[in-house]
Amino acid sequence: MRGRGGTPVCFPQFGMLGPLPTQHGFARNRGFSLEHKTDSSCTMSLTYDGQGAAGSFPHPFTLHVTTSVEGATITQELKVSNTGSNPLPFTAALHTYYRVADISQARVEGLKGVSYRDNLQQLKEEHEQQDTIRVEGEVDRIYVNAPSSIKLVDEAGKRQLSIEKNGFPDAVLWNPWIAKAKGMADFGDEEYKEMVCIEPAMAISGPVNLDPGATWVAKQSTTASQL
Ligand SMILES: O=P(O)(O)OC[C@H]1O[C@@H](O)[C@H](O)[C@@H](O)[C@@H]1O
Repeated sequence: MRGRGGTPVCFPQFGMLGPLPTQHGFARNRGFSLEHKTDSSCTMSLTYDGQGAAGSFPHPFTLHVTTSVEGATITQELKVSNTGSNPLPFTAALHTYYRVADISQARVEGLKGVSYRDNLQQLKEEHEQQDTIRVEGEVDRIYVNAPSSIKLVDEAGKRQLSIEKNGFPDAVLWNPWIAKAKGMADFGDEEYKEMVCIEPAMAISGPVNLDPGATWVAKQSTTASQL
């Protein structure tokens, strides 16, 4: 990916689900500070004072994002602290990009029977009918109250990723496909063939209204195995 990849943190807003005019909030465009690191983990933090360029969001907070690796499992935890004196309203996501060898030979499993909001149809409610989801065109869905386990099988890459989410009720499935890929300056025209985003989220199920002084924690663990 030219400029996309990894796990941008969508906060204090997922998509346009909140008061901000900016898609996915502003945390992903800010510099985080290194708080702590070990050989297998690191914690980055972002402190927002409720003012500045994002002054339309007058709610101070601190985020801690901890990433740790153990064997074939990577765990990413988002901790939100309300450092202000009023409730902190937010939606959020870990906007995780997964590389696959060939999207036409990849499948997503674990979402059958789950309701989703289709972002390509003004958030219309649909129900997932498929055991196995193949990405064969643009897809932009928010699965509401999705199960904690989702699987991404990369047949051509001969590997499988087992995603376990905890504390994030929703899960987003996104691939921009041909036209949107061409329209994104930081994404190669052909790169849609080699990626999919599966994003644990507090989206439709939100917002959270976090009490002053309180913290909220959610995480995902992704384990890779060979097929
Ligand atoms: O281009 P952005 O702001 O990084 O967003 C990418 C995509 O992110 C997904 O989470 C959204 O559901 C999509 O609607 C959006 O297009």
